[in-house]
Amino acid sequence: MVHPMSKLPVPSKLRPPQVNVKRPLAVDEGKDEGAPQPKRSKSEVVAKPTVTVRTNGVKKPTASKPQKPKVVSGPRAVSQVNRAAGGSTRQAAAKPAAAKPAKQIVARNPAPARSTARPRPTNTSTAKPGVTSATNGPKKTSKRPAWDLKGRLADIESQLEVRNVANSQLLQEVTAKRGDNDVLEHSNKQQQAALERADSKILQLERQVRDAEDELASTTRRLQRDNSDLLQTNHQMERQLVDTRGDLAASRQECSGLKQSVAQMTAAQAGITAQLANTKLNYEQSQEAGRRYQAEIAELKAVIAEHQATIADQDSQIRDNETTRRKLHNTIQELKGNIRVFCRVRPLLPDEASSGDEIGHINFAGTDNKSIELTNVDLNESNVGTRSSSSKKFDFAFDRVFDPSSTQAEVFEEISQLVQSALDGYNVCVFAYGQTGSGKTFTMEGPDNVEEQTEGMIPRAVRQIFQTAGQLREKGWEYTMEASFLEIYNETVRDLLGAGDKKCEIKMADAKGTDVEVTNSTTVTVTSEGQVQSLLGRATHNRAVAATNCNERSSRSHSVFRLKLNGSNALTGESSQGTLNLVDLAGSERLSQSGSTGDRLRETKNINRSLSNLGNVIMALANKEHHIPYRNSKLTHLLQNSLGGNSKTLMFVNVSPREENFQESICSLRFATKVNQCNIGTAQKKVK
Ligand SMILES: Nc1ncnc2c1ncn2[C@@H]1O[C@H](COP(=O)(O)OP(=O)(O)OP(=O)(O)O)[C@@H](O)[C@H]1O
Repeated sequence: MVHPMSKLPVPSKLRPPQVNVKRPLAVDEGKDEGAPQPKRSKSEVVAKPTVTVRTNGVKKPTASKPQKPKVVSGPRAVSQVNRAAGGSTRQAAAKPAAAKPAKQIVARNPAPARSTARPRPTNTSTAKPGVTSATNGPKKTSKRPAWDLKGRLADIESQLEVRNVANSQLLQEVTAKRGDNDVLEHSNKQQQAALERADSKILQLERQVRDAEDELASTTRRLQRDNSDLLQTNHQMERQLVDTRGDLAASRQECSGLKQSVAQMTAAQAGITAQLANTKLNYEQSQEAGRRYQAEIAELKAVIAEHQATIADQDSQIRDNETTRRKLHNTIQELKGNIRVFCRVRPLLPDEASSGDEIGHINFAGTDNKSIELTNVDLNESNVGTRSSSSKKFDFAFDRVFDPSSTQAEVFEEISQLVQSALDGYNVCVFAYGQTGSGKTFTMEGPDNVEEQTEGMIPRAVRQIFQTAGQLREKGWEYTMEASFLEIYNETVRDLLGAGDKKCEIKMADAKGTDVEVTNSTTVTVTSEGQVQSLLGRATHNRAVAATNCNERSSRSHSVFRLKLNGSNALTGESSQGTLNLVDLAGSERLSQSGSTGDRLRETKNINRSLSNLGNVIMALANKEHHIPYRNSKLTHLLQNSLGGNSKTLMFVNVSPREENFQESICSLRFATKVNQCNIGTAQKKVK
């Protein structure tokens, strides 16, 4: 335990002139403020001060440790008494005593004085008279004998007197000490105030330390974050470095390749430079040649101009030639006759051939393709199916005979001149005449499953008309075409392009009687071959077909496809009006052979009547009779302007190859021969 007095400052009276009290914090002042310091208790802080007493410039540390009480005796005790009394001697003797004030206090303890308080001889010059004796005391003599009671009493009394004096001195000294104590308390208060200020300062410093610690922690965290960021950046940079090194390696490789390419290109450039020089040379030569060509072009232009003038003249000549051609063409047609007859024998059908039929009775005699010879079969029972010397031959001659091997194209080639005449402004009429199943529809239209090679005369004629019209456009000709398709069944006219539900009447189109028209019939302006083919399909569908026992697809009506061709030439001012009639007649059958009864018999009669009247009209025309019986049948009435007069007529007589049809074939060929022998006049072109 710290002695209370040790905390107290030394009284000013006892202190030398300079006393430095080290502040408690002075210990820490030299230390690093940043380093954490253990917090000291106030007692520790207070206990630290070291009181340094400077005496004559010598620094003597004053122990803060409590001093053990020492017994003061002898002259030192006397000097202390004197100092307490404030005598001059005290000042002189005070100096050595001032260094050890504790001894003065301890001196109050009488107990240890027993052994040490033996009076010692003192300086008599400083002792008071009364005291001197006491302090000095009786001289120590030898020990009084036990019996010397008086002497011993005197010694005791003397000692008592000394003690009393000492006690009074001590009392004075206590009084003085109390004054010192007040001073010390004042000093203590100052020290307390200083201590409080120091505490306040400590708190402030502690706050500063905490703030500094907080700032340090914040700074540390920031630095750690910065460090982390730097590490990350460093990693990125390292990766980038790796990538960059890779890129660098690739670039080096590429650079190496480029160098190689540059070397190659340099070599190539040298070649190109040489080529360029060569090209320049060529260019200069070409320029020179170009100048020559320019001159030649100028000359050629002049020649072309001359040629163009020549071509214009030639075009004019061509148009004149076209006009001449038309005249010559139609002159030839006229010379050939305005009615011509072609005979055509169809081949045996597959089922006919398989049943053993042969075409032995027909002979295509001669090499001119104009003759046909039929040999009659000997029907004597003994010679059935054989030919004998009694067999009868029938020879016929026509404008052309087509045997069974003839193709549709070969047949059309012969009639294409007539089609051209229709474009030139003539009325043309092509008939197909023959018994049922002889090949009329095949010749005019083609078979049911028609193909390009088997197309009949109607589709081929239409194609030629559009092709020729296109070619004539270059020569100034423009055509408009109107198509109609009619059927005559049981002497009734029916429109095959319409619904067919209205009654059609044949009338003269004008008072002059140059043309006929059919009421309630459909007329379609056609501009293309495909459009016409479509109309033909529609008509075929609408056409009345009735089965008879003569032919599985027997047509019991006449069909008339009519194409009106109106042409005009703006260059020559010419115009033309022609009509192409393509007629598929109903099958000619003898009533005895047809086996028809009832309605079919009536059909057959009407058919034969109209065909007979056709022959009559042709005969009347040939005989130049005044009256031509056109109106005796619908057929001749409808074809009035296409038969005779300015028209050109072609008749196909179709013949069956079957021997059993021998008689019908002979009838047909005889009818055709009559027609062929007619001269129905000179055809006239209808030109406005
Ligand atoms: N030249 C030919 N080549 C091949 N087959 C033909 C030829 N002529 C006609 N035929 C075929 O003979 C059959 C009868 O011909 P088609 O129908 O043309 O006779 P048709 O005289 O018109 O008969 P109908 O008067 O009854 O209408 C048909 O199957 C037809 O395809």
